[in-house]
Amino acid sequence: MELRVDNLTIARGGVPVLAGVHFVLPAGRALVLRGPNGAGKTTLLRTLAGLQPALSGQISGAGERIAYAAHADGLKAMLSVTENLQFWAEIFGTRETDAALDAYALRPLAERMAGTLSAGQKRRLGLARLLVTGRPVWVLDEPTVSLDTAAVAQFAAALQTHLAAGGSAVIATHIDLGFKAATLDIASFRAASTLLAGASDEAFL
Ligand SMILES: Nc1ncnc2c1ncn2[C@@H]1O[C@H](COP(=O)(O)OP(=O)(O)OP(=O)(O)O)[C@@H](O)[C@H]1O
Repeated sequence: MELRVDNLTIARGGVPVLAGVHFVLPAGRALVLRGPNGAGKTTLLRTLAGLQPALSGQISGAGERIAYAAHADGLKAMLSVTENLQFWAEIFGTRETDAALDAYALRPLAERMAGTLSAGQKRRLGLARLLVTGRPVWVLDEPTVSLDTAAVAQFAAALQTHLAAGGSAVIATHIDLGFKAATLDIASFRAASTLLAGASDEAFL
């Protein structure tokens, strides 16, 4: 099943940021969102993930099919790495955590409390979480932030395995992930009025 976005208008702080966004993402493919700081990548990803409503337009093939990984890793600081993965496996109704531990070389850290991990280690655990969701559409906001070269390669490998298994991914990133993917320059969908002076969605600050 494809993810389809038609004529989407989205806002931050009630002010339109992007208008007329459209794309189709087939199973097995990744789409990389490009655009300068503040262009609206995070806002688009949050909308795809159902965290905020669009002002208008349609999204199909999202909902329960989405696994979202944002800047905040959403880790349970007082649970170990293994317990975090088990927690999410239970939430998403899956069982398998071994593959997630292995994909991001987390076994040496398996018993460590998540709150004691370094920034890059936390990010690896946050990305490993995607593997226990069992969800086909990954929506990823700057997934490689804090990752070293080896961990970026782990992420690229996990992503390619996901795509080969029929999954898909929408990814906002400023770096080259090292493999071929379609790109969407969201600057071309800039809304006419993006003057955000004074606007805020304080609920998300
Ligand atoms: N909580 C908020 N309230 C109001 N406006 C916001 C809020 N968060 C972001 N914005 C504004 O919305 C616009 C889009 O921001 P967004 O975070 O989607 O951009 P981005 O493309 O992800 O940027 P970056 O590359 O810097 O992460 C920007 O002008 C930003 O200043």
